[in-house]
Amino acid sequence: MRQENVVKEKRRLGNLKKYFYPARVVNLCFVIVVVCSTILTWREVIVLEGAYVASQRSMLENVSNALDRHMQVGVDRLLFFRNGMQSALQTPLTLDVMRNVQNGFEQQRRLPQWDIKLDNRRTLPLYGVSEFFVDQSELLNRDHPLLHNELTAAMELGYLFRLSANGGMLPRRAYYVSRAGFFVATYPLENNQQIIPTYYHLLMRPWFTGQSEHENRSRTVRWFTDQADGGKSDKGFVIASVPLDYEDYWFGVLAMSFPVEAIAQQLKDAQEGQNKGEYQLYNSQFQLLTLAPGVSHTEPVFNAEQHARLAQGMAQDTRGGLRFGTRYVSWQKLRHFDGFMLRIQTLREGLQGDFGSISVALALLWVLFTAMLLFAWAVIRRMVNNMYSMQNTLQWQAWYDPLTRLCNRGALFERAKILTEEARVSQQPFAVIQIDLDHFKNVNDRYGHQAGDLVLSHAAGLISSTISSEDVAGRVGGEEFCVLLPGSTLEQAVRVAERIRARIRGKEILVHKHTTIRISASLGVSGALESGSYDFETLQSIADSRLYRAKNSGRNQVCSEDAAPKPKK
Ligand SMILES: Nc1nc2c(ncn2[C@@H]2O[C@H](COP(=O)(O)OP(=O)(O)OP(=O)(O)O)[C@@H](O)[C@H]2O)c(=O)[nH]1
Repeated sequence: MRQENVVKEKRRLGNLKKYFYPARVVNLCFVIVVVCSTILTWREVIVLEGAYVASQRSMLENVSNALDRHMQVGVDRLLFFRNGMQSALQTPLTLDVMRNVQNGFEQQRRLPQWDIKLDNRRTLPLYGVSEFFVDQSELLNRDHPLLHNELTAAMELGYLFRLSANGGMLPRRAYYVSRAGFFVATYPLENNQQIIPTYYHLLMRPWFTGQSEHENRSRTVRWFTDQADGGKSDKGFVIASVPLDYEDYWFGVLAMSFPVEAIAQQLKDAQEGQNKGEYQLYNSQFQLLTLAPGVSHTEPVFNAEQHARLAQGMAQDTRGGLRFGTRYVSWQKLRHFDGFMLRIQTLREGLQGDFGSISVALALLWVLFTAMLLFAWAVIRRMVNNMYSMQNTLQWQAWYDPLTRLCNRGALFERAKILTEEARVSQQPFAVIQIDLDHFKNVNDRYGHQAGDLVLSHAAGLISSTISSEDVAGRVGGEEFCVLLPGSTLEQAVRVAERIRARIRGKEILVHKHTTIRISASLGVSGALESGSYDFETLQSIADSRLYRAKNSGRNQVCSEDAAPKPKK
């Protein structure tokens, strides 16, 4: 049983050896190292990318917040003016000057166009249109009982506008446009001929029409973009407007317009403070409002597919980022303006920053490491291959006879032990053939030692080409051979021995240029079943004694029994 386990263990080790071929192990180790280093580098790249995205967003957030603060100031002022007008509607100033305003209006209200100017250095003029004009539009109405209060409130607003404009606290344009056919604006008209077209123009603006009770149910500040002054992205206005309501009646609209050029300048300032990248402002319909001055795009900033992806991203999230080829685009929705800020950074710009240099260094390190690893792999593999082939040669030399290329005596005995044990365990037949060349000394003596070697190698070749792949042949002495035949009975082994004998006898061997010789061999055969022993040394000794019987009986014959064999011709 113990022997059986030893045999199994040897086989298992043999199979494992096949898988752990040294070159394969070296390859595997290097592949593992390359994969691990690549995974680690990749992880670093992912961490870096995360940090890069965070930095892009943080830069965008700073600029957006600054713009938002700017917008918030505008909204606060607008609400302050509205509250002021509502107070004035409720409790108008009872000054003579205000009564003059009301009287002036009553005198002129039917004129096609009119103005009421007080001290232009302290307040702004009121510009108005005729009763007839007002009657033409359903949007307009001059019949509200608080009309006079509205007029004086507008005059007070003109005072506040003037005050704020002088203090630099107002954008270039601010308006109050009344539904009663008049307006106040922070910019003066060149002449009265402009009153009707200007009023009409203001009435048509989306920031006015969009403040009706129907359009703006929440009655809060709304943001609009207006390209009316130019039509180019850097010439329009961003406008905040709020309706003036009092006692559930919509009197008119207060508005402030911020020229996008001013916003663009802000973007440019932000851009200069940070590392490379471009800022853009879009409205809620994803129309480009402005770029930083000095930036120009000959082609559209985004193609249709990129545009659609960005629009989708913006609809889903108030902030985010997308990579388009070599550009990274991050966006953030503004809190006080119905639009988005975009930051675009190209790969080249990114590489010039800190993250770029770290990424380049990381990539170079990885390339260097991998190149060194490949070099080490080539050297080690070569060394291992050399060592392995040297080891194989030594191993082969330890197990095989170099002249005949058959197993040497030691190896044959080792194999014999294993094979006889396997045969014993499985109770299979097992046979041994002992072979000795006849009068070999004469060959050496007549034709020389080299010719003798040649004959030995020919005889070995004939033996190994006659036996099956299961059988094992070995050189056990000078001109003596032994064949192990696992699974063969004595009769089968005798047939094999007979074939060997016949082939050796039949072969004409060229020993010199013009000299050929024929040799013969005597063979003794033994079988495990017949002799009742699986012990190799016993079987070999029986075969050996039968071989000598064959020799003594005239050579060139096979002997498989202990009685004297018949001679062959
Ligand atoms: N050329 C050569 N000769 C060898 C080698 N090994 C042994 N011999 C020779 O083989 C011969 C063996 O001779 P013997 O044992 O007398 O037997 P024999 O001449 O074959 O005669 P029988 O066996 O009785 O037929 C010796 O002369 C050895 O020198 C070898 O490797 N090469």
